[in-house]
Amino acid sequence: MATFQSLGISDVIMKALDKMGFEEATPIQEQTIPLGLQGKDVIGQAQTGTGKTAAFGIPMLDKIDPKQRKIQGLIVAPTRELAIQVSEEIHRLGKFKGIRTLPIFGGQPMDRQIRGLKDGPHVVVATPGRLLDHIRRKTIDTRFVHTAVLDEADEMLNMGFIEDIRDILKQIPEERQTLLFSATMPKEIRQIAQTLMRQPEEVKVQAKEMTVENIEQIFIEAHEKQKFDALTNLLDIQTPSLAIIFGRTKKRVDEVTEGLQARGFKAEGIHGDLTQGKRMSVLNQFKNGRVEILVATDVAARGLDISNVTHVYNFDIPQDPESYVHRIGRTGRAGKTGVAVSFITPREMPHLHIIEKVTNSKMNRMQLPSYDEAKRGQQQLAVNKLIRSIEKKGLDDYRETASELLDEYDSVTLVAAALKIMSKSRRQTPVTLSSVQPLSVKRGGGGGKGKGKGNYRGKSSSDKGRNFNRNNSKGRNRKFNNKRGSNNSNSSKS
Ligand SMILES: Nc1ncnc2c1ncn2[C@@H]1O[C@H](COP(=O)(O)OP(=O)(O)OP(=O)(O)O)[C@@H](O)[C@H]1O
Ligand SMILES: [Mg+2]
Repeated sequence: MATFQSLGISDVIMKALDKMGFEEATPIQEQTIPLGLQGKDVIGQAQTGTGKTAAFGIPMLDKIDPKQRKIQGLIVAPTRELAIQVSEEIHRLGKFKGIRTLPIFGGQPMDRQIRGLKDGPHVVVATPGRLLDHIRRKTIDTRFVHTAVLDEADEMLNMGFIEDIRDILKQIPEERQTLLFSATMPKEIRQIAQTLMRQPEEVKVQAKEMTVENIEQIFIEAHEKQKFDALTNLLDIQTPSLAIIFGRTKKRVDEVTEGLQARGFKAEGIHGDLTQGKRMSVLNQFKNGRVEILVATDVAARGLDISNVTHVYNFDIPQDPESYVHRIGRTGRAGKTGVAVSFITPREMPHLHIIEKVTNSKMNRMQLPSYDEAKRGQQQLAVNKLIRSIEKKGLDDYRETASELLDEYDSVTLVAAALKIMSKSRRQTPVTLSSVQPLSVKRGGGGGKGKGKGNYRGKSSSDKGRNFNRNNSKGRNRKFNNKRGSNNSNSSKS
């Protein structure tokens, strides 16, 4: 890996990198930052969690003149949460240069945003719908933008967003530099991308697999009706410290969340029917660990960087291989390890093979976890606690009572009782979810590479955040490999 110093990055940004604890550039940073600094258009593809934000952020910040209080950098991202997160990372990177960054997204009062815009930010990080609103109202001035970025570029150029993106880019001076980044970049999207750019340099960080190596990938074959019990059993066995569970629809997310809560898990749901305030508070609670399990639609699939997410569960198999890559990429970030488990019904097994083929990775089969194993898992937790307590010492105050007890009871009975008290015995409260259709595979389809025609996704003009993840009665029509048009009835349109 290269040092940042060797890439020609200016001192003020080096200082920020130092402060952020970035010691060496990741491969995508090493390969794209120099091109970006030369002013070239770049399409950058690299695995999830490998620092693409800084890869486009650094060259953009380098060109910004802090004295000129105009918007000079514009970043477009698919969800509100991602816009906020990217804006924060850009802020950290540009801090010592005095760069002001403003996130702009739907679900926030317009007047507050207009005030923020009047304050003269150098960089705006926006979701497409709200950005267009501001452009139409002339509350955002794009005349001085010299760098435009599409984060999650393949998503932004997908059916639901592409027209908005074209409209946005038309407003930005043609001599701009355009940077497109994502962990996935299907060929036909890449072709569309090129029409929006000037002789782009294409950088694809070569990796054997599209997914990150340090994520252990597992699948469990289960009938629809077995899935929920299997999930809670598995949670008791694996005892993740922070987990994200993906469900296919908003309704599904609500039901799974309620079911988990009924069984005593600290779970909260996130999807587009929630108010912006609720979305933010759920995400913050998850980040600080007060909520241990985040149940989400694909609104949380892309880009979100929450450190220490140890497990990702695909309660429902994702619509296409790309979304699989993004979903499981919420764990195993920045070199950490992670576990990803996908529940697959027998009829959906062909999808598993398509995912494996497109991502060039392999999932290992795990047997359906039983309630007995779950109970053992919980006991093991209690055992670990006990051992930790022995290692920590400080037991002297308890010794006298302990030996009195040992006069009366045998040691096995005593330890068994202690373990029983310490084990969270999970009530198997019955939970029944509404029935759902399995994903269907289009016959003769070619491994997720088919060019999608159908668009179940709708136009993305709404910024109310109500449209994403429509709980869609057309679900059964969505073709797994009809990817380009169909994959994202679940994502945010804000
Ligand atoms: N050179 C570096 N050294 C150490 N940490 C880094 C470096 N670059 C980025 N990071 C950190 O790694 C994490 C992942 O970065 P980032 O969110 O940019 O990944 P990404 O490639 O955009 O992933 P995704 O495809 O999921 O959007 C962040 O917490 C970021 O601060
Ligand atoms: Mg990213």
